[in-house]
Amino acid sequence: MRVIVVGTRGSTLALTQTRFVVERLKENWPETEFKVKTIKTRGDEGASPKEQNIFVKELEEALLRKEIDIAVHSLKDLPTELPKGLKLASVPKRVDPRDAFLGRTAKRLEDLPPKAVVGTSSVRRKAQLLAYRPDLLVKELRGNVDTRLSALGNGEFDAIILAAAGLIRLELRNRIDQFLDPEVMLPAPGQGALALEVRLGDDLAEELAYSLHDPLSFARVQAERAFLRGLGAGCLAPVGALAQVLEDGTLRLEGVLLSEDGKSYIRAEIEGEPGEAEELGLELAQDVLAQGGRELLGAGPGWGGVKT
Ligand SMILES: NCc1[nH]cc(CCC(=O)O)c1CC(=O)O
Repeated sequence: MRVIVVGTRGSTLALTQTRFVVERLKENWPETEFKVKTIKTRGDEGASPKEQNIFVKELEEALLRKEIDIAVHSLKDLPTELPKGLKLASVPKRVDPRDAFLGRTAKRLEDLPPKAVVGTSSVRRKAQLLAYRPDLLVKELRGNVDTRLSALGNGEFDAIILAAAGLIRLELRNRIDQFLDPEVMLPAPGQGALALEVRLGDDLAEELAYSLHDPLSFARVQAERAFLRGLGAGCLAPVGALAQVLEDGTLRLEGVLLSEDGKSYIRAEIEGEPGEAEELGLELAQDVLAQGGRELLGAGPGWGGVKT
């Protein structure tokens, strides 16, 4: 019997997500033996999150070298194009995609005084914050979730913004003061979702991973990622996107492209069937590009990379 090795980064969040995935896999496949293998990535060693791919590349290399059979990623860290020989096997059920506000004294974004210092390292969060509250000061905040929480405790920041999903998975939901309304802060494409990646042709690993697949979560992130890809921007760019399934089953995709200072932005939405998620994302991207997005992208520093 083949032992299936599930690869993960070593951060507390990555390990927690992976343990959760492996528990579900064991439930579905009680006869199969699963092992977790931790892979060090440059992202964990403090490389700038502005570099493309830092959280993902080492895991993909380990897959290709057959050191691991299933890689567990945060979907938003995964570039929109996968390397040759690898395949996205499944997207499990997504948790809350929104961004979370954590304040030192103010408990809501609206309650921060002018010139309050907000920590984030994401240009997407920075641009949307400044679009909504141009009076705030945005300061670089790096590191994993634990590091960011202690930076808030140190008094260096009046507030920080993090993905709600990470805090929820770490059972730190009680630290969240406010879930930011997507009207104000559209999440990163894929935020709150996981991705299970396998080698092309490893049918066993693919079948095991696919048992965790959630088609509606997949349709949503497919639309969001197609929007990003259609912009030709990569996730280093100030781009937000959120797809939701309405009560009648319609997929609604909202997307925004901003300038880094938040002074200009183009926001648009589109509705259609979950089955045409990819087309909807690409169409919305064309719409945003035609409405001035091309000029916005041209003015930026070449948003090639990938991140949040
Ligand atoms: N950029 C790193 C990263 N990748 C995934 C998450 C959170 C969990 C998720 O979105 O699934 C985070 C931390 C954050 O942005 O606050």
